[in-house]
Amino acid sequence: MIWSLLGQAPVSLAYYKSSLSIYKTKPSTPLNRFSSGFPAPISTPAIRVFCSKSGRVGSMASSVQNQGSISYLTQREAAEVDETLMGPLGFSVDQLMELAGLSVATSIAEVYKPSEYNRVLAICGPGNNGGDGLVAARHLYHFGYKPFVCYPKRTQKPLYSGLVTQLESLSIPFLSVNELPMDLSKDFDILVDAMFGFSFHGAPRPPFDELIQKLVNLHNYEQVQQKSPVIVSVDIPSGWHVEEGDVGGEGIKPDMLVSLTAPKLCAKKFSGPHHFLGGRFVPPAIAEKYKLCLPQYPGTSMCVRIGKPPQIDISALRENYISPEFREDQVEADPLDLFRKWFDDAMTAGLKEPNAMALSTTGKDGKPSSRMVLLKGVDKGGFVWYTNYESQKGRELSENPHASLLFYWDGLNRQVRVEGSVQKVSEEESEQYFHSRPRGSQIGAIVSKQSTVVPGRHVLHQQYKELEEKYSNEGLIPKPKHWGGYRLQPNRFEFWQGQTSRLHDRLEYSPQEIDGKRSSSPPWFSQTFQLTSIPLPITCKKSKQINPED
Ligand SMILES: NC(=O)C1=CN([C@@H]2O[C@H](COP(=O)(O)OP(=O)(O)OC[C@H]3O[C@@H](n4cnc5c(N)ncnc54)[C@H](OP(=O)(O)O)[C@@H]3O)[C@@H](O)[C@H]2O)[C@@H](O)CC1
Ligand SMILES: Cc1cc2nc3c(=O)[nH]c(=O)nc-3n(C[C@H](O)[C@H](O)[C@H](O)COP(=O)(O)O)c2cc1C
Ligand SMILES: Cc1ncc(COP(=O)(O)O)c(C=O)c1O
Ligand SMILES: [K+]
Repeated sequence: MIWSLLGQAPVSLAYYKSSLSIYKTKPSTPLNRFSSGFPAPISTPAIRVFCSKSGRVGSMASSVQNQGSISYLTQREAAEVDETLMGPLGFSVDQLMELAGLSVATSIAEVYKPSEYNRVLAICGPGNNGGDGLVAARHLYHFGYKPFVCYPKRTQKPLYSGLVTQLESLSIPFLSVNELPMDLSKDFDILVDAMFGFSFHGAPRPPFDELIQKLVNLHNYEQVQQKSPVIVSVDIPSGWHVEEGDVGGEGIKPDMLVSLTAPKLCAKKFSGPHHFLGGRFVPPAIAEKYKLCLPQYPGTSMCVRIGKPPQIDISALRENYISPEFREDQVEADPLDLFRKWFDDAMTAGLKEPNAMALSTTGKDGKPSSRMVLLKGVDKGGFVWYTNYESQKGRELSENPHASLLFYWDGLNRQVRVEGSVQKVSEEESEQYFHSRPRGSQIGAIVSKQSTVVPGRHVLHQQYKELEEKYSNEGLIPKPKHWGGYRLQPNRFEFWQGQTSRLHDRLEYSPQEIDGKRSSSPPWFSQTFQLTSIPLPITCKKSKQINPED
């Protein structure tokens, strides 16, 4: 199929026409554009790199290496950055280690879910790299993993004995080298290599030589091995030369490397699938001084993926949902109460925009279309959202006033479907809501001829600017006639709670039939909804619950 391309402008929902040359120079279908443009998993944001303003010229310029705009440090530079952080910049080693260990744990959690990779062995060395491993083990415990620790050369400093006490208080087992099984593959899902960091030199001495060999023997990610645990190296794959990498080619081949502060030169030789950066504490002064180019961390995350994105086998992407059972006898009589309860759960879980819902409509041609909108109110009258009445959805709703809403609350493994008939809300209600919005959004609603093609972004920006000036005096911005709300009055609900092996819980509410007639008098919510087929007072059915592919 040949596709023509319409770009979507950022400020409003109008479109702009892109030039045909863009299309010609990138002869791709939307599908392969998607897969080449967004190759990383959903949790992985695009990498944005920030650099010190002055570029890479300076005292360290000769040795700070750059690959794909990211700086790599030599061993000496790594130690110097460490000293600067803990000297003039006022950090304590405890602080940095805590943040480093947390970064390691969050990186692991991004890739290896505790439901599949639960048993973690942290092998900790005598220095700060080992300390990072101890901290990571504690955080992993709190994230739902089952950690074990092998810490054969303990350091007697209070920081380390404190970390050990903290782990012991969580009943995390400490295993001596002798207690480790010959074959680590049967007992662990993740092996955290926290033996040596950037101060490693020479050849590994006992007992670490033996421990490193255990990891080498066990695992080679290039060989497809069933049931082999993954190796996560902290900062440096232990045994590798800090700058040259795995010189003899016989060292550890980690699946994941979590570089700390900035990757060291050896990280260039890392060819495993997951390279992360942690240590979100580098102040601009350090970045400037050492001419560091580092990626930005997304949102509030303690880690960011760097390096080449992993090759994804889309067909292998799946989650096994593990949730509390959702039973007929636990539900509310009124589906609206259950919706509110689940909505509160989504809020409490800190999910982003739990009010985002997919709205599906069909016009008279019967062809469905879906898009996200924001729920702006829910009560006995129904579910309310606001939009442009002249948009595609507006046109379709005028032709066919029935729609479906879909909420998906990732993290809670929950989905809610709501179907019903749709009406515009009153002008007064729309007015009231319109004026509660930020002024920028009010102007945006005037500017945006939603779902129409516009000549370019500049047109929208120009109109926006003009209106911004026009309404700069804080006066009322008039609501355009074509903008307002819709209310969907439900006639069907389905609450879905994901469960293991695809045997999900699905409960459906539909209006009760009274004397063989479906009650249709609004408001629906004064009626008893029935969960089809189980007797009074509420009747329930788990629809299609046991179809494994639902
Ligand atoms: N800002 C930062 O940069 C931050 C850094 N952080 C972390 O600190 C790490 C660097 O820590 P570090 O300096 O303590 O060094 P590290 O490599 O853990 O161990 C040194 C120990 O290993 C020993 N040892 C050395 N070679 C050996 C051999 N061949 N065989 C056997 N033993 C050997 C050496 O003994 P020695 O040879 O000196 O007698 C010493 O006891 C860094 O990579 C990162 O993980 C974060 O926590 C916070 C932010
Ligand atoms: C999370 C999210 C929330 C959105 N909320 C709204 C909204 O409340 N109202 C709206 O008109 N468009 C909203 N949009 C934009 C719509 O998805 C859509 O692009 C736009 O309304 C045009 O749709 P149409 O051409 O199918 O009518 C939202 C988009 C996203 C991703
Ligand atoms: C075009 C459009 N209209 C309306 C909304 C809802 O915005 P608000 O929360 O300001 O009403 C959104 C939200 O993304 C939107 O993109
Ligand atoms: K390491």
